[in-house]
Amino acid sequence: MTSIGKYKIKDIQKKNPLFSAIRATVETAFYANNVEKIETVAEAYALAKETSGTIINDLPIHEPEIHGFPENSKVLVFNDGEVVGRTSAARKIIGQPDVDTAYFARLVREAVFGVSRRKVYTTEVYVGLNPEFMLKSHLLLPAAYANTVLNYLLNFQRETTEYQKMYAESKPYQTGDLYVFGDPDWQHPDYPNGLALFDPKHNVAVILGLRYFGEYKKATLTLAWATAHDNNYIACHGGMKQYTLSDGKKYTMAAFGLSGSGKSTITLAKNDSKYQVTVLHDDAFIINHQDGSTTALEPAYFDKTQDYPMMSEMVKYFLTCQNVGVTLDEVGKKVIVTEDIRNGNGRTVKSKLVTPNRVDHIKEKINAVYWIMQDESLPPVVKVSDPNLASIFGLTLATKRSTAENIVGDIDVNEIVIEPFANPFRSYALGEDFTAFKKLFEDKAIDCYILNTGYFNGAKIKPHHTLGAIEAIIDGIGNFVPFGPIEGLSYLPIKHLNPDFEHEGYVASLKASMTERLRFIESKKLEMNAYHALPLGTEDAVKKILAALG
Ligand SMILES: Nc1ncnc2c1ncn2[C@@H]1O[C@H](COP(=O)(O)OP(=O)(O)O)[C@@H](O)[C@H]1O
Ligand SMILES: C=C(OP(=O)(O)O)C(=O)O
Repeated sequence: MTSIGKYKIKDIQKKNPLFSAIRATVETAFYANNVEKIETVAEAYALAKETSGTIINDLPIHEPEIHGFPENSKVLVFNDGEVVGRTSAARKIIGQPDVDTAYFARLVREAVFGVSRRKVYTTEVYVGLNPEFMLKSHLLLPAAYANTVLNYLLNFQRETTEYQKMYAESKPYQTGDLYVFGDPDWQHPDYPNGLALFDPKHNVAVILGLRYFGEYKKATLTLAWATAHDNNYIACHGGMKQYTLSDGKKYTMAAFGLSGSGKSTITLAKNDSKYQVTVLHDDAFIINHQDGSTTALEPAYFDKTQDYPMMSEMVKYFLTCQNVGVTLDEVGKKVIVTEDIRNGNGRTVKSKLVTPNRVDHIKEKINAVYWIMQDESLPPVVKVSDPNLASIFGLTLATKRSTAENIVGDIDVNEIVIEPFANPFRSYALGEDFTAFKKLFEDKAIDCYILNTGYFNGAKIKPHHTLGAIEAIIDGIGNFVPFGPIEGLSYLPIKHLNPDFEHEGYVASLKASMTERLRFIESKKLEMNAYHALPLGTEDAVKKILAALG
């Protein structure tokens, strides 16, 4: 019975904390007579095929019946227009300082009215793939966006008999079902870049003026992660996989990175290693604080198509595509043009069949956390031995924006940004995540590494460097040496990619990057009435590194 979708009559009252103005407005829209409910992938596929603007490719869906597609189904392409990534700047979170709930409640009422004369589709899915954590989520979109509804049913868990049974027997949570309302055609002079509004305490998201499927996926995860956080889980924007070593022991690793920084590349890499590799997911999971186990939230992979030309063996696993080109092959069949030739951040909803050893839950606690950064002052792999520093480097994860994001305003995409725990989807105070990760490192004795997947010494750190280094660590042949004078840090020497502490310029760049981290922590005391303020010890730890650097 997991999240709450139905109420006893006596519980339908103002005092019930599950209700709010925005939730009542959004849920009500799902019952209007302009709504058609899409129950299955087959229905969504049939409607998406008929939707204006859809391109029906000649690429067949591999094992269509496993995903609920009719026989002979083809990969559908639907492209978004100018914006092909997620718009972080559009996010507003009810409950945070300076977010006026009454104002947004009015705005949502108008947005809901705005779809009332158009036909809309709704659908339902499960978020969370283990009886320990499953929530129900409801999506509403105008009929012109049937492709997004199809993507939602494929990306999250559709209601098969097996999952209905699992859900019925799953752990109950005192939280309402998730409701996600979208109107990509919405326009408002005050929100030229759209609005992604969250009422996380009432499990509602309202996505307006935004077409990119990642908005709907990440909005749903935002709510699920917040619920997980409130129920003693750690919310993780990362990939996780498990190796079975020659002696039968397991090595479970999680790689946390901002959108487009390498989570999927690291997690889903076709592995020629001697070990058997099991994949949990490449984007989203939650860790149980109590026993250290991990649960995946989605079955499929919403991945970039940048690395997959038509010849790639990955193409076989594409279920749908977004923001890619289409052309004709030599016999005149419609096929896709990937590798971001058309535009940045081409995407596919990729079948979980791409990972034959896929699991949805890992009982064993993780052995290592890898923070994916793009901080040019750090060599390809740095080991962090101290649990406090491990959480501080997660807190001050320094990375770069990628084409997965729609950058609004005068922001240089090459500029380093600090994105704590690589999670821009947090809807609660940052200090809570810091404490959660710190406790995880302390209690569960987890190793921590930083992976720089960007540039070092002016040279690009390539996927083979990163993947090779991870293999070396697993094989136990990674010979780490002290990272200059910094206590608690060491690095893995890699030809042409080693730091030179004798070089003044290098030390200066490292100091600059640590100073950025210190500034970030200090700034949290001043912004948003100190909503995201961090414990004093965090500043002191970075100051100690700076002092060591002289
Ligand atoms: N060292 C590296 N490690 C991982 N990915 C890298 C590296 N260097 C370049 N890349 C490229 O960066 C992109 C990362 O995309 P992806 O793995 O889909 O990111 P995410 O899953 O975090 O959104 C891929 O195109 C990958 O080939
Ligand atoms: C889909 C997204 O994320 P990722 O690149 O992490 O898959 C996104 O943030 O829009």
